[in-house]
Amino acid sequence: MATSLKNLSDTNVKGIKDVSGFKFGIVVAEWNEEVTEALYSGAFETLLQLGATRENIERMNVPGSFELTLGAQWMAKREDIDAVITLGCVIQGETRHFDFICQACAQGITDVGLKYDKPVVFGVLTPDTQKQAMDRAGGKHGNKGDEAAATAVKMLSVKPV
Ligand SMILES: Nc1c(NC[C@H](O)[C@H](O)[C@H](O)CO)[nH]c(=O)[nH]c1=O
Ligand SMILES: CC(=O)[C@@H](O)COP(=O)(O)O
Repeated sequence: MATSLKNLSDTNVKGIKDVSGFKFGIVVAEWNEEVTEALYSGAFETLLQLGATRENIERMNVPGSFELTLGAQWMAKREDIDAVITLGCVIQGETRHFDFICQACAQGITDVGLKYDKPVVFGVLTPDTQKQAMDRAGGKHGNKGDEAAATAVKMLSVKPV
C-alpha cells in the first residue's frame, strides 16, 4: 500500500507491553537535517506517548544515511539498549548514488537487527523530492518517525522472552 493511501502516523498499537522499562537508541542522519529533525521529533514524542521515559531515549547523530548502519550497530551491541530506531532521508539526485546509499542502508540496518537479535527499525525516507520528504515528516502523509517509534514498541511487545 502506498504511503499516500495510509497515514504514517496512524499506528495500531493495541496489545503493546509496558515499555517504561525499555531503553531506546535513536540514530539520526544529519543530511537533509530539516527532514530528519522532524522525523526525530515525531519518533521522540511517539515513544513518550506510548509509555517510554525521557531518560530511556538516547540519541546519536551520524553524518548521513550511509552511516546509519554503523551507528545502529554501536547502539545495538550495547546490552542496555532494547531497540534502535534509525532516521534518515535520502533524496534522489542526478546520479545513481541514491541507489547505492539506499541499498546499503536498508540491507545494513536489516543485518544489524538480525545480528543482535533486537529491533532495529528502518525509519529512512527515500523520496524523489524535498516535498515528498516533508509530506512524510509531519506533512499530509504523517510522520515516518511516528511509524518508526511505534514499530520499535510493537516489536518489543512481540519479541520472545
Ligand atoms: N545524498 C544524501 C546522502 N549522502 C551522504 C551519504 O549518506 C554518506 O554520508 C556519504 O556517502 C559518506 O559516506 N546522505 C543522506 O542521508 N541523504 C542524502 O540525500
Ligand atoms: C542520494 C545522494 O547522494 C544524492 O543526493 C547525491 O546527488 P547527486 O546524485 O546529484 O550527486
